[in-house]
Amino acid sequence: MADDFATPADRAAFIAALPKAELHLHIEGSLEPELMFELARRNGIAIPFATIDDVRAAYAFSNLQDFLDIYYQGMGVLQTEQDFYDLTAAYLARAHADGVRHAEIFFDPQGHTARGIPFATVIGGITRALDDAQAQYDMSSRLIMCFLRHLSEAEAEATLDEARPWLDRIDGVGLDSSEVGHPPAKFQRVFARARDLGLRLVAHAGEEGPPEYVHEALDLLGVDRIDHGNRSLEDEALVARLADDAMCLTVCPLSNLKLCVVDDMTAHPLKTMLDAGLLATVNSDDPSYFGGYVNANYTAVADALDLSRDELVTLARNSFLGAFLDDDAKARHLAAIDAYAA
Ligand SMILES: Nc1ncnc2[nH]cnc12
Ligand SMILES: [Zn+2]
Repeated sequence: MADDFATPADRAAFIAALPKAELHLHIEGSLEPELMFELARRNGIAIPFATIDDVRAAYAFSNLQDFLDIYYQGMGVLQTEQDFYDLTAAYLARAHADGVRHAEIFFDPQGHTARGIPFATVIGGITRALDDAQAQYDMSSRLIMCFLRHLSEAEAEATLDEARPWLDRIDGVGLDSSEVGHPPAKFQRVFARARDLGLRLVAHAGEEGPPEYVHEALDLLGVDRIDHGNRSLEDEALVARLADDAMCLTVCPLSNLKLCVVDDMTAHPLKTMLDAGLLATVNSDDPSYFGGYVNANYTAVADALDLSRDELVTLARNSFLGAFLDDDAKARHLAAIDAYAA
């Protein structure tokens, strides 16, 4: 046990009240089984589970695709603007309780428009909840629209067209879903268009895919952040580049464990990333499916790797340094962390 904490409970308490930002959260991945049942009932939709325990028992994954199959099925209960509001409000309440002061949230519009749900229904419910969290909790947020990489670039282009009336509420675009076989290069043109529209750019890379996909995300898409990025560590020159550029990695420890990206939390690369000078952050990815919100992610990885107080403070500071916030807002949040840690 690091000298800074007498017990794991002391470390968990320090984490709990540490001001932090969450930068990698799929809102559809925060759909708790209880809300899934409630929405299925409300909308008259059949789901292939009899009980909440059945749902949780189904959340045993061998890889990313295992998870994605059940994730796309789960989001089928989301039908109305109120459903998207309730989903987002529930996440924001949990995040607020975890000391999250700023949240950058992914959504997957193609997972909904393909089912006949209008884009306006999806974004209307999400943004209404974001506005309420700003008013109720003083929690700021950014919204990042992801393209599903197993679909074509033409479909991503059509989604960007559909988003045009909402660009005042969308801060960036991302790239998610099945990574291997769908390299960043496939989306070069649509990312260039998004950049021309003034959007920030992120992409999942190096979760299951090779370091070359991280290179492509940087060189061909020009991303501002890398989501996951674990496999960057296989490429020494890439690590040096990411460190030199202070490129933020949005790392998701419980996700990595549940999707078998790591065999055991004690083998998680987060400490190696910090030791290499990388701007690594801790995030929950799909908390309902992976067993915990952001504080559970900090606690699990901190216990497994015996992270010190300074390392935890660095992770929280990195979350604001990597956020799409202006310099004044970053400075205010960093000062709050320093005051807490003093
Ligand atoms: N961890 C993840 N990787 C890729 N796509 C996702 N969509 C939701 N969660 C994801
Ligand atoms: Zn993700």
